Amino acid sequence: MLIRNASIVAGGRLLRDQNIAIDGPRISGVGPGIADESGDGEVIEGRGKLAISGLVNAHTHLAMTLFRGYADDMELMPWLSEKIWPLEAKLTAEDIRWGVKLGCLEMIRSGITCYNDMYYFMDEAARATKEMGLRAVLSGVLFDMRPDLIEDAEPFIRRWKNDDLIVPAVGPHAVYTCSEETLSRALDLAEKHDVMIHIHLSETRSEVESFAKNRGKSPVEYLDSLGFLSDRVVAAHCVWLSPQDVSIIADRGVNVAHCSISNHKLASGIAPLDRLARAGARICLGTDGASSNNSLNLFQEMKTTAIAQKCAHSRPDLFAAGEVWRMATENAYTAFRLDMGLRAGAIADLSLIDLKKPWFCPLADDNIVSHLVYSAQGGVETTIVGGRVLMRGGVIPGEEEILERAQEQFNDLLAR
Ligand SMILES: C[C@H]1O[C@@H](n2cnc3c(N)ncnc32)[C@H](O)[C@@H]1O
Ligand SMILES: [Zn+2]
Repeated sequence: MLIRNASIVAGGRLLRDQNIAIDGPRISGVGPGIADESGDGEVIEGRGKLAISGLVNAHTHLAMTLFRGYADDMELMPWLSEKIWPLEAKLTAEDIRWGVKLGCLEMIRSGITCYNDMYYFMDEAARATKEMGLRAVLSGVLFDMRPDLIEDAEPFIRRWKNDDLIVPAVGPHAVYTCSEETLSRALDLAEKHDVMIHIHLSETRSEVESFAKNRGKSPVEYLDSLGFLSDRVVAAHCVWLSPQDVSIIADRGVNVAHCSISNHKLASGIAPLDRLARAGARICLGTDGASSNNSLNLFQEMKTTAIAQKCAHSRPDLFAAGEVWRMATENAYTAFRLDMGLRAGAIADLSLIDLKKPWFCPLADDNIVSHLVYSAQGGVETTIVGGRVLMRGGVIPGEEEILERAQEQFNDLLAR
């Protein structure tokens, strides 16, 4: 496959008239005049389009797209315990199937090619994701209250370990829902199978304060004392961190999945990204579930991340567009060990964005990253994962049926 005469971003600047050759699941060449050697004869016209390497959603619960708009305007703990958990107790595999497919539609439409999820019925989530063609790091959530889920964590890893699109991981929910024994089992499993660990960490003030009152340390210090923290951990939220917590996270190489919009909507707080960044921590961006966001769109996350940090510190120079762009791309590629980028040899996970939109005008060689972070409102029209075209010219095959089925599944769930 050849994408012909597209623009790309290189070193923060717009580079025009580039060909991108894709052979099987990988990019075989990028540059002016590069030829297609795959022999499939497929050509995508890239003139007037920007090719970007895929965005990575570092924290979500994709099937929660079925709960979009179901429980707004609440704080985390009442939101979970009064609204979300009772509804989740009724979930079936069929709900997950259509919730995940709906979520995939939205992510394909916004240039996300890989997502990191922790939820229920993850075999179904994996199958639905593969049918949609996206890449995902998936973990079944672990809670003390559900020993059955803990028992399936290792079989789940074994079932998906060698898949081309699904990367299995372990997902202990949080320190307030998992005992030390559950956390240790999760850690042992992750080390045994060399997979990642996905956990919620220090999201709300009350979570951190009550933990400190009962245990005499912060959740971060506690996890570190268990030997839990390393670069195989993706810690979602990380809003309420002491200076000591920040150094532990940075020193251990923990990957922070910052969820700007969810943190704002649940009024959890503004994460200390400036301190994390100064300490050298790796920061990625996540949407969280669509019921606390309520979108699955990293363009929105990039903008809110940048402007919230600027405002919180009265420092408009903090978190410039390039730094935030890296969070949605390079930082996540490193965190999730993805061989990605617009270069020969990398996996062919990318999108084409229509530059002929008001929010990309005026365009100069050096303002493209600014437009992507501060101004873009869509225009993703082609998304490719592992060399397979998932959306072409704005069309995703089967979209209408997915919208209908997701609607029916939501109606059914509420009536259950
Ligand atoms: C995987 C589990 O995590 C819950 N969940 C969804 N959003 C959040 C959040 N912001 N913080 C903690 N837990 C959350 C889901 O509702 C599910 O029960
Ligand atoms: Zn979450």
